[in-house]
Amino acid sequence: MGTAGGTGRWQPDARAMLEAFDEAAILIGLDYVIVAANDAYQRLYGDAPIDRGQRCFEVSHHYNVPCDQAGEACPLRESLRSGRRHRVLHVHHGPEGQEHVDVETWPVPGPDGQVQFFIEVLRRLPVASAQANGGELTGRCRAFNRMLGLISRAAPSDASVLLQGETGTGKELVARAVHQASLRQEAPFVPVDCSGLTETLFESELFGHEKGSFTGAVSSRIGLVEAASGGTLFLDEVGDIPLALQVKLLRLLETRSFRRVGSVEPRRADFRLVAATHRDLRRMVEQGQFREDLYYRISTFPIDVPPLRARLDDLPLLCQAILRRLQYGQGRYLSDEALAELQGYDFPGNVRELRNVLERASLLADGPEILPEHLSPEVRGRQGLAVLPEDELLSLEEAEAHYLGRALALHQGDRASLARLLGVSERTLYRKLRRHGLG
Ligand SMILES: Nc1ncnc2c1ncn2[C@@H]1O[C@H](COP(=O)(O)OP(=O)(O)OP(=O)(O)O)[C@@H](O)[C@H]1O
Repeated sequence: MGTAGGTGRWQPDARAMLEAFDEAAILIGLDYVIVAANDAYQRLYGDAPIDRGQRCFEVSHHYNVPCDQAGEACPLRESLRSGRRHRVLHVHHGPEGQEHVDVETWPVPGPDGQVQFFIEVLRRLPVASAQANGGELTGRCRAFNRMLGLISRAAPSDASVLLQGETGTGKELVARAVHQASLRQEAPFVPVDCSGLTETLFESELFGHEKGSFTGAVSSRIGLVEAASGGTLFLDEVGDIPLALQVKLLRLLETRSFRRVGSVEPRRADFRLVAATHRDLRRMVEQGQFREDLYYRISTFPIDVPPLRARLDDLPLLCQAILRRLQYGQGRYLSDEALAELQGYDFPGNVRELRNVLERASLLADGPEILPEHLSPEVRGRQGLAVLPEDELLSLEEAEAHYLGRALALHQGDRASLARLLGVSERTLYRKLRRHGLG
């Protein structure tokens, strides 16, 4: 245990306060200096920061100004302002490089009632990676960290989590992260693809069956619900479950019990539910395609998984991480020009599409450097139309309209610079835009 340094000032009983936490915890002064740490902290980070009187932002971020002056949320400042505890997800320098940490701060008032210190509790989140050589769920931009903060809050509870996001955004990885960060991490994680479940399959797949309960049931088999016992059941594409089956799922969730097909014996279901969908379930409820009662059951804790275009700051890191994992990607890197092309693309297929683009590029590149010419035509915008198959050829007029629409969407600068890029005068550009109803 480091001791609170300084003289004359009021000193709280740091040891008693900090040892109340199982997680790493430190005591920080109003000047950001770390004055004490508990054993859990010292086991992880050593005692150098306390002995040297270092400030929290120097140790955790290698900044020389407080976080809020470096463009990040500072939980100490928030706690000071509100007088309450405050929680935020940060990327810190840890013993194994950069890592996600859930940071929680409490203001500690002195005898006069004024805040004099803060307790900061640090919970590492090894279920995601802030660097390219870590686990599969990679990211560190604002939108990603916001999502991770929600995962960290929801995971330890048994609340049903609903993951909402476009296809290919990594919903299954996020579901696994919720499981890994939960108290059920040692028990199984069982994914179920609901889009493939027909009415006849639903009950026997989920609940299992007894021998002889239907033609072909030559032996008894446990279902996925039983397989997930003690762990997490992940219902992927939950919006694809037909209405007739939704009531069966609701019954399972409400009674927490089920019967194997061909058996009268009720069994207890013990799982934590994580569901995912790329559909707008609320709309489906309004349109009568999804049961409202089931919607409320599964969406206790909704988490939005951001599309790739909302986390373009993560693109270089994601590319590095994905290339490392691809058979032909290792040792390869993107040229600045290729990265710029990717940054201008909107990735309707999200991270899965990025992965495919990089896989193809790795096969096409002869050397270690991936160049724009190795990227697929869709990504490269300008070349996109040149490779259309013959039966999809557009008239020149249509092609021009299509291309101009795309150029407008992608171009960051003003019209004058766009005209220069397209090799026409500004007047011509305006004329064309008007003609195609774009200007
Ligand atoms: N943050 C991420 N870091 C690294 N790889 C990712 C990330 N997100 C997704 N991927 C990769 O993208 C691919 C798609 O991920 P996943 O299958 O989890 O998406 P999904 O949202 O469940 O898709 P769908 O809705 O189509 O089922 C996988 O190869 C996954 O490894």
